[in-house]
Amino acid sequence: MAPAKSGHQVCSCCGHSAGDGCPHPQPGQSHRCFSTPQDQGPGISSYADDPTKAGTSLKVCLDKAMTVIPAKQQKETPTYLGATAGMRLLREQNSTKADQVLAEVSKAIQEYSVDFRGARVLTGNDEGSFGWITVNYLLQTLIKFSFTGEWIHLPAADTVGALDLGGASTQIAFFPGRTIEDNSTQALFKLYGSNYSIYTHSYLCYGQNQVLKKLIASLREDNVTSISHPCYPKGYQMNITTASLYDSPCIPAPSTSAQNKTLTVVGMGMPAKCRSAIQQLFNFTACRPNKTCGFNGVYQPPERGQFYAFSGYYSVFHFLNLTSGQPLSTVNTTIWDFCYKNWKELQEEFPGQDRTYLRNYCAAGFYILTILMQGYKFDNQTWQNIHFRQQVANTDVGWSLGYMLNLTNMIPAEVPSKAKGQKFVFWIITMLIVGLLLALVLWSIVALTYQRQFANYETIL
Ligand SMILES: Nc1ncnc2c1ncn2[C@@H]1O[C@H](COP(=O)(O)OP(=O)(O)OP(=O)(O)O)[C@@H](O)[C@H]1O
Repeated sequence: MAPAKSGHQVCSCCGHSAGDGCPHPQPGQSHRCFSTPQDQGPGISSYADDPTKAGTSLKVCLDKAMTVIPAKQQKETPTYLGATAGMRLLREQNSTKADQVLAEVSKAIQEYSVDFRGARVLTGNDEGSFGWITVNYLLQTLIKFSFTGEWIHLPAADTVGALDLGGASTQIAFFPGRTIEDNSTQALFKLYGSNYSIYTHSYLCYGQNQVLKKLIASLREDNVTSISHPCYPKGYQMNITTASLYDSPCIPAPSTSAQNKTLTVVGMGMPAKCRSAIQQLFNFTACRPNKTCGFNGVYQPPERGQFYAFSGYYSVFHFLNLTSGQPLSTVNTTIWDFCYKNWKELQEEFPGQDRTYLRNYCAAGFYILTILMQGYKFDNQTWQNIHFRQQVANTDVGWSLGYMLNLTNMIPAEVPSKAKGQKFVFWIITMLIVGLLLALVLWSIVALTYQRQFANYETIL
């Protein structure tokens, strides 16, 4: 990712210059507008069929965003559009279509009275790095304001790692505290005067939606139109066309499936089989000699420190009531028990729940366990270092806030030497306290002297 630029930029939170005491713009100033199709089925490919749809659905969320921004500030509100893995996949598949989608959304934004500063597709490493910046910015683990009115740096080792599970890709980013042996997984940036060397990797096609499709494709047997799905609940059945199953570069179509067919997927509710089918989607053994790896042969230094897991990680674990630091054994049994429930039971127990999510939670739960434990190599002990969160400091965690902070230079590259305003307040308060103490001492002396004189006068009388 591009390093934060140094210099003297205006910091929009308070009107001070960024190098001079405005290092923490108010969190919550970024508004993330989702424009991914929510049906989890065709995903971004439905925009590829008709790019104008992207503009239309963006307008729905922009309308919402405009209700949050005060009318007076709309014109000067910096507005960026960042696209992630869904668009990376579409670009891989058809770059012209991807450009058309970007053009449509840019056109849609320009109809609004905001300061639109461009649309772009983020790289996987950008997505991971911006998530890391967001979470550490919100937790204030980069610098803190000391009692004496100075901004002090916190050790990079105090920063937390970021785990983001999207629909099409998933990211890991953390400060490894050692040399990063593969440059393609390193993000270097300068924040508040400190240099950070962060490990980050984005696994394309390992986002929740793509993995769950990959799972269905892996369960399909040649020339059979029925698929037994061990992760779907017993009693659940659905039809899916081969065209929609193989609509992304993540799931290559077998050479035999030339024409579009309808497949019937039948739920089995078999947790042991489900877990093992999910494990088959990874390669845990490929790794270069003398290197440590995540999965699929991707270099990864050993994970270190605390981690915040958000987006899909949080959504799934929140539904399963597993976001309160439950031990690994509880997590395992909860997912296992959930997978045994049949479709009728599930619908009765969770009547208002979206049916697609409900059907997926068993597979998603095992997927999360597999990627964290066998993929990223967390173990029984380090499991406790993972915090499943949607928000920090009342603000949603994700790449978008970090992206906005970076593009608007709201995190200065140089540390604010002195927070003049705050330091002035600190000295005023100190002087007031000293003054009050002096007054108290003086008053005590005067009172004592008078008391003695009065006592002497009484004795003489
Ligand atoms: N209530 C929920 N229950 C379960 N899963 C959910 C819920 N809400 C969202 N998700 C899933 O969480 C995942 C993350 O969604 P998000 O919008 O962050 O991803 P994205 O922007 O599509 O990611 P990518 O970077 O892969 O493009 C998606 O797979 C989405 O379907």
